[in-house]
Amino acid sequence: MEHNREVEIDGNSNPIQISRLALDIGGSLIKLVYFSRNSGDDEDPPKDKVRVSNGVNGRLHFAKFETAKINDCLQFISANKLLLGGGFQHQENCTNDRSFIKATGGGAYKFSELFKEKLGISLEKEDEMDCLVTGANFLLKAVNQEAFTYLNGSKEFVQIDHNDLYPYLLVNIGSGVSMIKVDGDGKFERVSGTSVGGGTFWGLGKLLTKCQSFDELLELSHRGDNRAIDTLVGDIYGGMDYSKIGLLSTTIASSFGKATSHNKDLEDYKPEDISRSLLRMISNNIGQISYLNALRFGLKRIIFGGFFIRSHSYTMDTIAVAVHFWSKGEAKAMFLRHEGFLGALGAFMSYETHSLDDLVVNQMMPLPVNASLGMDTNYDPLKGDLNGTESIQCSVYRA
Ligand SMILES: Nc1ncnc2c1ncn2[C@@H]1O[C@H](COP(=O)(O)OP(=O)(O)OP(=O)(O)O)[C@@H](O)[C@H]1O
Ligand SMILES: CC(C)(CO)[C@@H](O)C(=O)NCCC(=O)O
Repeated sequence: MEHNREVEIDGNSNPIQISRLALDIGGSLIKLVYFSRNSGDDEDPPKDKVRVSNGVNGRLHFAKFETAKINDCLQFISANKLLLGGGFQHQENCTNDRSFIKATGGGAYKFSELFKEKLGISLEKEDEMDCLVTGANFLLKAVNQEAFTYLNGSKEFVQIDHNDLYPYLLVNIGSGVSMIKVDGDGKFERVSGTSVGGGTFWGLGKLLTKCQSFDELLELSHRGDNRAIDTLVGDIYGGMDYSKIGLLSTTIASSFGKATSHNKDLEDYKPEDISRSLLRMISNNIGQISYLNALRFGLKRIIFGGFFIRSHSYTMDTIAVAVHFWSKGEAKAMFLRHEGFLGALGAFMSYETHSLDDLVVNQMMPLPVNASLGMDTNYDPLKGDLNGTESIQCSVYRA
């Protein structure tokens, strides 16, 4: 990691001027969102927007750290001087609120003292569900090419009609899973959840495959074949479909069913097959529970967020297929480019000096920020995989 130096963006030698930092400290990952003013700040506002008052042009940055390595996150904040901004300083009457930062997620409670002790800063806590919904609504309304469907390996961006956004089911797959019926800005109800989520995939996967990182486990799943471990309908029905109840011979009848075999041990299965089977089991299960909840409330749109998805094709495909299969094509699974940052964005939007309406996103601007010291380095702009090393060009206006 690089420390104790000014941050540079875009090949520009001017230091970033940070205004605003917000955190989502989850059970597995800490997500950071911060805004940096463009140096000079003399860019015109987007042509289709009326400048309400003095606007601030800049970029939203994203970064993430493992919660277990919270000290790396603290170091990142202090090395990059992310606490020095304290407001959109060129505006009049702005409050200088350097003494606190907005934070959400369970870690905002758990690590409150640590932030005070190490950075001398208080965490102003924002409700996690509130932040997830605010973040999702912001992305769906303000960011172009944010939501997409994924089926049979093909990604299709969805143009969201702002007047036809609600209601939808937001399914946030973090360590655990929250399912939230969203009816409007700030109007929502957490209708369900499951403890079988991203933490389960990573935890069981680590134990069963001895993988050292989440990405390694995902990578293994690419090469795996779940048929070595799952019992398929055809295994039970002598290679035949059970067409009377709509089950193909290739449908999984029992996840990990073959592992009951008396003459095989863990060592007899390939880690890649285990990973694939586990990923399918968990993604399928979440897809199915999501569909059942959508059915409960007559919701046609299910939007998936959370870092478990990780823009991973096979994960998205499995979830989308599960939703399609169980709803007989009635409900649609949608995914978000900034999937893992909903809570952090929601916390960012909760600063009083600006609201959802005054952050105008000009355009998506994938930018491998050389100062983003998040742990992932495998950002691939072609895949559009957002690892916390990207920023969005935007402007902030006073409401
Ligand atoms: N580099 C990584 N390290 C650990 N887990 C990762 C990583 N990348 C993706 N994941 C997955 O993302 C999940 C965490 O997602 P997310 O950050 O959205 O949730 P969280 O806020 O930590 O959890 P919760 O909301 O339940 O407290 C992990 O459980 C794991 O499945
Ligand atoms: C506890 C939270 C909300 C923490 O983010 C999340 O991990 C979760 O929604 N878990 C699922 C808990 C349940 O509803 O069974």
